[in-house]
Amino acid sequence: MLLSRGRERVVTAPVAGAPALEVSGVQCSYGQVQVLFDASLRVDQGEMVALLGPNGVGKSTLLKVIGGLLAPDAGTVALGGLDVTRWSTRERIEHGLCQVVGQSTFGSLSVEENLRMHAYGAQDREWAREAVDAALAVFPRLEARSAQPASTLSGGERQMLALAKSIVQSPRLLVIDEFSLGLAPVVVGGLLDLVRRLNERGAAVLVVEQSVNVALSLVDRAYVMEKGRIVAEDAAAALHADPERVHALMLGGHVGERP
Ligand SMILES: Nc1ncnc2c1ncn2[C@@H]1O[C@H](COP(=O)(O)OP(=O)(O)OP(=O)(O)O)[C@@H](O)[C@H]1O
Repeated sequence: MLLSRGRERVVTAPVAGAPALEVSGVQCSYGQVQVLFDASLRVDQGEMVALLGPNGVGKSTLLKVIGGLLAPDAGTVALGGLDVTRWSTRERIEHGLCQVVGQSTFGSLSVEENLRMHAYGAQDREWAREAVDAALAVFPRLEARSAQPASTLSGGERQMLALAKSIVQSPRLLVIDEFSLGLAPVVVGGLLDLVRRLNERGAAVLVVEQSVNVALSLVDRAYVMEKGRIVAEDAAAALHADPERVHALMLGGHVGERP
C-alpha cells in the first residue's frame, strides 16, 4: 500500500507482523578491506535489541548500512518487511527509521528551532507544532531551555535533544549509536527512561553501546559482534546472568558461538 503525505512524499506502509528490522547476510567493505561478513540480525516490532562488541568490529558500519549511508556488497536490509537495501536514507527515514548518532544538533539554533526543523520534514504545520510540544513535554529540562542555543546545552541535554528529535519523528525503528558515551551515570539513567518511553510509544529500538551493563539493563535481546561477524545472540537476562561469558565475548573470545 502506498501512502502520500505532502507533495514529494510517497511512503510505503510496513507489512503487518513483519520485523521492524531484518538484516540478512550483509557483506561490506571499505575499498579492498572487507569489514562485515554475512552479518544478520532482527529486531521485532516493539522489541529492544542491543548490538555489542569490542572496538572496531564493525558495529557502526552495520548501522551505516541500515541507515543507507553505505551500500553493502551483498545482503539485504528490510524495514517493516520491505526490502529497503536500495532505498536512500531519506526514503528510509520517511518509512519510519530514525538514527540517533552522537549528540548531533544545530548549535546556533535554539532547542525549539532544532525540533521544529525536524518537524518541517512532515510538511504538515499543525502536526509539526503538536509533535514539538509533545517532545518538549517529555523533556522538562529541554522545555526550560527551549529558547537557548543548542550549542550552550550540556552533553546530556544535547543527547536529550537528539532523542527529542526522534519523538518529533515518531519512528517505527529507533537506532541509537553510543548514547552513554561521555555522560554521567545519572544522565544515562534518565536517557534510558526516555528510550523506554519511546519504546512504549511503539518504537522498536536497536542500540549500539560500549557499556554492556547499560545496554543489558535496557534491551530484551542482544547480539555480539566480533571481527565483522555476529558470533552470539541471547536474551539480555541470560547474558546478564553470565558476566564471564559476556566478558569473554567482549574481549573477542569465542564463547557461546552462534549456531
Ligand atoms: N570510512 C572508513 N574507511 C576505512 N575504514 C573504515 C572506515 N570506517 C571504519 N573503518 C574501519 O572498519 C572497521 C570497523 O569500524 P566500525 O566503526 O564499524 O567499528 P565499531 O565496532 O563501530 O567500533 P567502535 O566500537 O570503536 O566505534 C574498523 O577497522 C575501522 O577502522
